[in-house]
Amino acid sequence: MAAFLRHASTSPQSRASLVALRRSFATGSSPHIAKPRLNPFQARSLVSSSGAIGGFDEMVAANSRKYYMIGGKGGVGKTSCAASLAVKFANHGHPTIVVSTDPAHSLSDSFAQDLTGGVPIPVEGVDAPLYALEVNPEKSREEFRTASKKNNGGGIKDLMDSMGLGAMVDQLGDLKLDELLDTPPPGLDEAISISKVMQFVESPEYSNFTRVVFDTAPTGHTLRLLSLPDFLDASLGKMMKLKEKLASATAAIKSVFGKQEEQKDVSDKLDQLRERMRKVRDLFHDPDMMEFIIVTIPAVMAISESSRLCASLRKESVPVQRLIVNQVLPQTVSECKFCSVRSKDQLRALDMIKTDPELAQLSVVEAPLFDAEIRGVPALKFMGNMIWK
Ligand SMILES: Nc1ncnc2c1ncn2[C@@H]1O[C@H](COP(=O)(O)OP(=O)(O)OP(=O)(O)O)[C@@H](O)[C@H]1O
Repeated sequence: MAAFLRHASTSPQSRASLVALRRSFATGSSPHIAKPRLNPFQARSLVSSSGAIGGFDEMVAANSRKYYMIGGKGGVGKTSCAASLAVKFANHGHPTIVVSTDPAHSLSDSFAQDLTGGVPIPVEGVDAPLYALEVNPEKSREEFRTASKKNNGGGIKDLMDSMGLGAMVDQLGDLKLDELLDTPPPGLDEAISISKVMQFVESPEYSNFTRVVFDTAPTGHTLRLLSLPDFLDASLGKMMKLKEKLASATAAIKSVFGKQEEQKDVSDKLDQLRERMRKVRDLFHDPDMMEFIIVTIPAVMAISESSRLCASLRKESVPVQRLIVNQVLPQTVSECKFCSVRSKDQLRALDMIKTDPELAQLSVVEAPLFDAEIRGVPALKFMGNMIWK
């Protein structure tokens, strides 16, 4: 907390905020840093146009497992929002795991705790169990690749070549096996990361988690991630067919080459990966289990990108209904010209949301720009109480 408070500025308004913050951390109550702007969106966040979008009460209500993906443009506050939501879930009794699939992880920084290492690590200072995991895509990919390369490091294609089945590879050249396994297209890392997460989530050791929060990578990566399960399912499907063709050929020549065990290992891994991809794909489309929450800031570029993200999510049938507008300047009377110009700029950007064909349909919640960096559980708890209502 001391580190958190040390970063605050020393203006009279900030000093008042610090007093409020200190009191809040001491008592666990919700202080006011500055009066948040009264806006038409906050009302809408409680009663949606359809009447169907609830607030945090609804998010916390069900005991069955729910997944939340937090995404948006780089630097808008995705990690802070994801971490604050996870803290709030845990403090409402939900065993929760928060997972970063962003290759440039900042979950450790957000929790002010070392969460590297690719395994879930308990977060201290919350009521119910809260674990955080920074997925290591390179490590996950390596595991899969190793299994696919047991034939003297040659990969599936070389395995087939070594069996004298190179001609079959030529027939199936469009599979681009080497490309898929050795130089993965952008986003494959994330898809494998998600499959890794599913592995954690499926294992009995972690079966008690009732809330899973994903801190996703910036928009482009996330969109690839969302479309990849379909792509991989199809690609792996082709590979499985290839495997079946191979099975009979392998049986005939196994006495010569004795490779069956290794090929079976590869096949099993492909089977598992395909099964996980299907689960991820189903999960992405299930409104009872999953919600994608877009985070943006009140700036034209960020809002334009959020609108495109929202359109893509809808196109992919991913459930999306909430928009967090983070870092909104408090509307206070100030002699600071810079602040009032920025504030007017933000208001214009906020107006864009009302008329944007995609974003206007969402339930919008504004989160203020705090005068201190959000780091550590107490700060995240404070932020969560401001956003998740
Ligand atoms: N409402 C806020 N008020 C003040 N600081 C904030 C707020 N939201 C986020 N920050 C700060 O902004 C910085 C970036 O936040 P964060 O890491 O959550 O963004 P991100 O979208 O996850 O970034 P990246 O795309 O780089 O992963 C952090 O220093 C965080 O503490």
